[in-house]
Amino acid sequence: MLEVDALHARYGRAQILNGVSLDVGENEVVALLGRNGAGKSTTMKSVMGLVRQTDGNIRYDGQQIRGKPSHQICRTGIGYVPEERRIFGDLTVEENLEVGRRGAREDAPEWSLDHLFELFPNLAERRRNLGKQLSGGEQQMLTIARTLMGNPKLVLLDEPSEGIAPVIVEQMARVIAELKAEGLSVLLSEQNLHFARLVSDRAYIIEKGEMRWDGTFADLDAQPEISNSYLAV
Ligand SMILES: Nc1ncnc2c1ncn2[C@@H]1O[C@H](COP(=O)(O)OP(=O)(O)OP(=O)(O)O)[C@@H](O)[C@H]1O
Repeated sequence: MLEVDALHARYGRAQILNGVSLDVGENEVVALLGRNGAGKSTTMKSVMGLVRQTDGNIRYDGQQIRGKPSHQICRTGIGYVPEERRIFGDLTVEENLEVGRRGAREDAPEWSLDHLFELFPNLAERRRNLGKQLSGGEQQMLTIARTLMGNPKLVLLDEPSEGIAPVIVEQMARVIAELKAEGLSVLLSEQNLHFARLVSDRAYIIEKGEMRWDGTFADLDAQPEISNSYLAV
């Protein structure tokens, strides 16, 4: 459903991506692995139209989306959860969620507040708390929940396990499994191989803006030199 082909991207004069290709199929969870600075976030931002200087093709459901403005890309059914948590600190959890509400889509599940609170019981307990009163992990969950209020079909999660407590990491893994069970597709970027393995069907490895490897985690285990070369251990 998402096909990225020979993507090049730069910030000003700095060339960051040099021909990145990947695809995410219907109802798949795919990990984009790589060290700090490898180009994972830039790949996601390029898909979302947040990096404007790009080349190559980005197709979603067969339609070219490269070059389209971000709001139009969101409307096609792609939800994006950036690395930095963008919640509204002075709004309650419920109000934060309402901000993300968009119309229903034919091809994706529609999320109600009650359904989201089943998926995120911590947020249910804190529904009347202000965003700024939540822990980092809860804010991360709230950002994901708010994105789901847009009823996406594909969700891009930029380093969902980063900087959150181990117990919340487990909850995050459960949430991603639930998204798949609901029929969504997920592309997640990760440095944490353990977490990626828990939740993903297969993986790509990016380094210095180029795709170096792709396959299943069983393939990766059979080639330890790949993780040693391209991933933090
Ligand atoms: N706004 C920017 N302007 C210039 N260079 C940037 C900008 N954002 C990122 N870069 C550079 O682009 C490269 C890729 O960064 P990117 O954030 O995509 O990596 P990443 O794999 O997501 O790693 P991280 O986990 O650190 O986010 C890095 O060398 C980074 O310094």
